[in-house]
Amino acid sequence: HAPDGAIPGRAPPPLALSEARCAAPMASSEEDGTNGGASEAGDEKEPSGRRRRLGLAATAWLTFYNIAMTAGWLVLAIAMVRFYMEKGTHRGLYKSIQKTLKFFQTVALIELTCFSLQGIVPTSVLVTGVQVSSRIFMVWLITHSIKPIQNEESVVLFLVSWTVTEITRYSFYTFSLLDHLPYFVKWARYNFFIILYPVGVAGELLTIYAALPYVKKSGMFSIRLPNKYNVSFDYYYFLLITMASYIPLFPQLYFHMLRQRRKVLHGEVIVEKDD
Ligand SMILES: CCCCCCCCCCCCC/C=C/C(=O)SCCNC(=O)CCNC(=O)[C@H](O)C(C)(C)COP(=O)(O)OP(=O)(O)OC[C@H]1O[C@@H](n2cnc3c(N)ncnc32)[C@H](O)[C@@H]1OP(=O)(O)O
Repeated sequence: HAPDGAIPGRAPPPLALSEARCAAPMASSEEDGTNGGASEAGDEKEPSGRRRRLGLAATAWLTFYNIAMTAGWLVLAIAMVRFYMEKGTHRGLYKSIQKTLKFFQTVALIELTCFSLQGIVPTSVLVTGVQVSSRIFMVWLITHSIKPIQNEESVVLFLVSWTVTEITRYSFYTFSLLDHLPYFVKWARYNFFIILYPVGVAGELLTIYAALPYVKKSGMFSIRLPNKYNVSFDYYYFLLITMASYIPLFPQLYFHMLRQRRKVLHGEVIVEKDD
């Protein structure tokens, strides 16, 4: 299919370390296909696309990052299962796992600022930007900031969806980088989202919805007139607009993943006009 660098809306092809702060020298910018590794392609004559494309330092750094993130989200999954088995309720779950969640979800900003924007990985800046910023928003400006909603069932919905997704996604990247991608990991990466994406988004929207009365009552994060800057901001209406923005944005993310699925699992050639 078309080279990564030729896809509009996508980050440029990976850069060498001397060219970008976070990257390592690459051997070639030649396209490697989408299966994420030579083991899938069965190509034994040449090094895999990933090895050609990324230098040793970048591969090592990405592998370390992805292993750490897989481990982090696994720890979160185990903590959630243990909590539920011990307490038999979701009440108090968020409080018990919040530190781990905040840490690993916030660290994911690296993927936007370092990997995607710098072009280390051929991921879509726009898709990754919407994905990461909406998660950071949910973690810090909703669930962390509005304590009364932390025990809502909807919080569990997005926590479980995010956790399963991230364990699958980071292990997919790790195994791909190591050129030993088991088919079931690839299959999980490009099938689980079909259910988990809508479930996660439903959890997020229901949580924001549950937050609305508290935000309205408290006037939190809002700026009222009159003030010396003559500026007003109403967090309540901001949340309504944010909820509405899921309507145009979520289908784009979902269809992006469906296109990726067709490309990776079924080898379809897809020319993306825009992300
Ligand atoms: C300020 C307020 C803002 C509010 C905004 C509101 C609107 C919000 C609307 C919608 C919000 C959605 C919120 C999210 C909810 C959930 O997550 S619910 C749980 C379910 N979620 C999912 O299933 C997420 C699925 N989406 C993805 O996984 C996306 O792929 C992605 C993470 C967003 C990235 O997109 P994409 O560009 O398709 O990247 P990939 O295909 O994964 O990667 C492209 C290539 O880059 C390589 N790569 C990427 N990252 C890495 C890495 N860390 N390490 C190594 N390599 C990496 C990848 O392997 C690909 O390489 P090639 O194989 O060579 O192409």
